[in-house]
Amino acid sequence: MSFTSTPVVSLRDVAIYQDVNTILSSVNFDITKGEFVYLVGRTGSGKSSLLKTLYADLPLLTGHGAVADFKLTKLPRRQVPYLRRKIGIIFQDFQLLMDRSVAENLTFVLRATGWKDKSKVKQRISEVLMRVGLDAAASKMPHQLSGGEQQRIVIARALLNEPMILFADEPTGNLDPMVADEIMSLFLEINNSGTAVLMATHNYEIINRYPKRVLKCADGKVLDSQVQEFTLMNGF
Ligand SMILES: Nc1ncnc2c1ncn2[C@@H]1O[C@H](COP(=O)(O)OP(=O)(O)OP(=O)(O)O)[C@@H](O)[C@H]1O
Repeated sequence: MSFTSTPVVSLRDVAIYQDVNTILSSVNFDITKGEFVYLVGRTGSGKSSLLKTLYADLPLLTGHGAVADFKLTKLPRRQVPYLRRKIGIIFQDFQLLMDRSVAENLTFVLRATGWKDKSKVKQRISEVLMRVGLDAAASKMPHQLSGGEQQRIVIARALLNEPMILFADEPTGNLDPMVADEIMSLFLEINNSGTAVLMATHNYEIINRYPKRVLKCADGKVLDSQVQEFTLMNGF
């Protein structure tokens, strides 16, 4: 019997582009099921571009890549929604629909991903809100919530379809340090229950407090703390 399982993310000799510009090249790494990985690098080093390629917002044109059992190379557009159901995406700017309640924001995503049964929708919403500690917030409007609470709703939204991995692009960037720490604890809790996390961050304090594997974008390459030592100083 084999105990090895397919990685959630696997990149081989991948290049990442923005238009005609090569942002990163010779990218090779795997992320295994349930792993927590930081993604660091100076502003403009390619973190967001890498994440966008992983969630198929940018096409994978060079090399081989797979995420949640979907091959990214030549991924047909119609497959993208199916890939997105297996992953959760969390941005720094919350991207909640501000004119809809929390429950309506979450219902919107469930409907868009094929949930039809009203009682199941209601139950799933209450489960994810409970998970992020905001079970009383369903009927609130986003503007009635603090920044940290809004970020929790975004995390709840990302959890709706029980993703294999969360891609988070600076999820604590706009939050004050104490709230950022609470959000980080929530990510760790989610990770402990089996969801892999790839988190882009500039938050050196958080990395120090919760040391994990680090991928670093630098000079057009991705360094991997599992493969080589590198410094996290100098603005990453
Ligand atoms: N939509 C775009 N079109 C063209 N070039 C882009 C686009 N988005 C980003 N770039 C360029 O790609 C490079 C990498 O940017 P990217 O946003 O991936 O970096 P980052 O490491 O995420 O930066 P930050 O920490 O500031 O978010 C930069 O040179 C940037 O100017």
